[in-house]
Amino acid sequence: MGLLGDELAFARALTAQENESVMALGSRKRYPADAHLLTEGDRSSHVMIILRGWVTVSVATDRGATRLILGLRGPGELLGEMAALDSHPRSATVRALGPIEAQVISGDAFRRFLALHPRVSGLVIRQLTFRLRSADQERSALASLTVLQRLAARLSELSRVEPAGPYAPPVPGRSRPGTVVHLAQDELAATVGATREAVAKALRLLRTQKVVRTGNRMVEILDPALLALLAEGHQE
Ligand SMILES: Nc1ncnc2c1ncn2[C@@H]1O[C@@H]2COP(=O)(O)O[C@H]2[C@H]1O
Repeated sequence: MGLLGDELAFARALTAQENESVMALGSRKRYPADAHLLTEGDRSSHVMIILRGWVTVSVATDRGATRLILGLRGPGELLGEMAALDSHPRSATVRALGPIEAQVISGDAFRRFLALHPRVSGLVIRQLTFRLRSADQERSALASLTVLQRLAARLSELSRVEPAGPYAPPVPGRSRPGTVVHLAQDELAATVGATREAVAKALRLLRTQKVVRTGNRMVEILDPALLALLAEGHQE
């Protein structure tokens, strides 16, 4: 299962020439941490390419009482393509995890560009199919894995995110001991589709087994190897 986007983020898959032409369609904007870049239900159709920083993509559930985090998107990734392509209201809210720099392009300009550049349209289709695959995997994980397994898998995944640097891809392979995931318990719960209480219980178990250490809005991974085993359901 995965919250992270395609390892080959949109902008990284463009040729130098395509990249230059796409970027020239819009203008660079900066957003502070916590800013809402896009809001679920809004009627706007611009797209954004993240140049620096990470965002969460989430939807309101339970009549707005809780949120479910659908994805984390980082440098090089394209956002807002769904409303730009189908003219429906925004499917989700995109919130800045830290300061963000993004290239903002009008929906019209983006659609015209795709019509003239079939290879780039192919990249957008590839991104959408990748996301559908991940959504299918998430559904199957929700149906078949325990909260502990889902949390262990999520922490393994998130600990591979390198929040610094422009266009930084997730680090492949297993995280190093001491890597820190900067999310609060309720945010973690929102990424695994479980209650805060269930996640707190699973974290307690991980703490007693010295797999993680927790603090204010952070989980430090002490034993990535055991975390990976727990994610596969080897031990409880
Ligand atoms: N499951 C998901 N994973 C990652 N990003 C998503 C997901 N669902 C929606 N998004 C992004 O969030 C954006 C919200 O606005 P749009 O619907 O225009 O386009 C959406 C996508 O770019």
